[in-house]
Amino acid sequence: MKPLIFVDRRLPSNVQYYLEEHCRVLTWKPDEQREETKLKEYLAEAEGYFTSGAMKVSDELLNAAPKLKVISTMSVGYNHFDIAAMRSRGIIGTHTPYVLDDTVADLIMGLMLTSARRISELDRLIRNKQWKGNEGRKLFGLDVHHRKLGIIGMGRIGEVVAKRAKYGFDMDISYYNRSRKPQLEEQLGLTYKSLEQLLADSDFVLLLTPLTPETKGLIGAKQFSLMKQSAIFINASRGATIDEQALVEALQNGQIAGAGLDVFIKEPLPLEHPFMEMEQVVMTPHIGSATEATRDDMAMLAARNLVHALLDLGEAHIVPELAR
Ligand SMILES: NC(=O)C1=CN([C@@H]2O[C@H](COP(=O)(O)OP(=O)(O)OC[C@H]3O[C@@H](n4cnc5c(N)ncnc54)[C@H](OP(=O)(O)O)[C@@H]3O)[C@@H](O)[C@H]2O)C=CC1
Ligand SMILES: O=CC(=O)O
Repeated sequence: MKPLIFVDRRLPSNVQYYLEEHCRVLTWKPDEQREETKLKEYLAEAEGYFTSGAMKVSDELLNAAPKLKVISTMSVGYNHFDIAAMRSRGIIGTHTPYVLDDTVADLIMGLMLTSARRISELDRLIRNKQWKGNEGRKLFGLDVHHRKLGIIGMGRIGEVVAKRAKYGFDMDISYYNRSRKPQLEEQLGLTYKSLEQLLADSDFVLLLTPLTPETKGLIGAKQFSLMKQSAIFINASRGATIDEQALVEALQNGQIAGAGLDVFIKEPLPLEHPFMEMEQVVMTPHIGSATEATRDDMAMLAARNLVHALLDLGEAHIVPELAR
């Protein structure tokens, strides 16, 4: 008999069809409350779980899912996995690297340009009927081309951003990473720096590490205080890799000039959050990989990962901490 799986999101029809070819597929009913108690009921008999990452895969959730063998997340980040709980039960975890790199890198360049050239703020100015004539320097921004970009977390996406920054904008790029990348340094002319040196030197600081116990709160008050007053900070990793309150204060005190943020500690961002009132903050609602083509590719890759790992039909992108 085909294995039973639970899918927590609507999928493109070709992906749904592929899954149904290999599995019996359960999913939320229309208008059903998507809450943990209900999820536990669905997972009680399931051997596979296709998740968009909206709910944490906790030890408690896994207690309610005794037959689970594979969890496939439709994301490259997997900080919602309780790795120890999955490992102790022998559950395989898969994710979707590579297919989204270019799309996320495009958004990051967009955040850099929008912050530096104040595109959202100036768009609001026009819509608010405040464009009166030649406003002069009041509306000026900062250049991106030829400036110094510091990338924290030089992995798959970091490399693709570095290529855009080098070949598109002729930027001077440095990076800080867990491990050195000598080949990439040579290929793209990158300079490796300590975190402190990178923060002190860069016009744009881009944070792109995964969220792990080591990177939680990696950028806080001390790190913002090392940055240039003219610097722009971009976060596309996860909200909790920074101390958000420290960023609010660094912006309010003029310690740094601006921020471009795609990720937040609490998503959706609470309506009363100070960022809401800050003109120098550009925000997008965690949509780094959100184009139709890339999301469709991610859905198919996540489906393949699930089927391959569950039925031993071929390769799957198992998350490094759970790879045998
Ligand atoms: N905003 C969005 O929509 C999206 C956000 N993301 C986020 O971006 C992250 C990165 O994705 P991707 O580039 O594919 O991942 P990779 O694993 O390829 O790259 C992550 C990099 O971070 C480095 N790193 C890990 N821990 C540390 C540390 N403690 N100190 C310094 N460097 C560290 C790794 O070093 P090493 O080379 O030694 O392993 C690696 O080079 C994802 O985990 C996710 O959180 C991803 C996609 C979309
Ligand atoms: O944040 C998105 C991801 O794929 O990770």
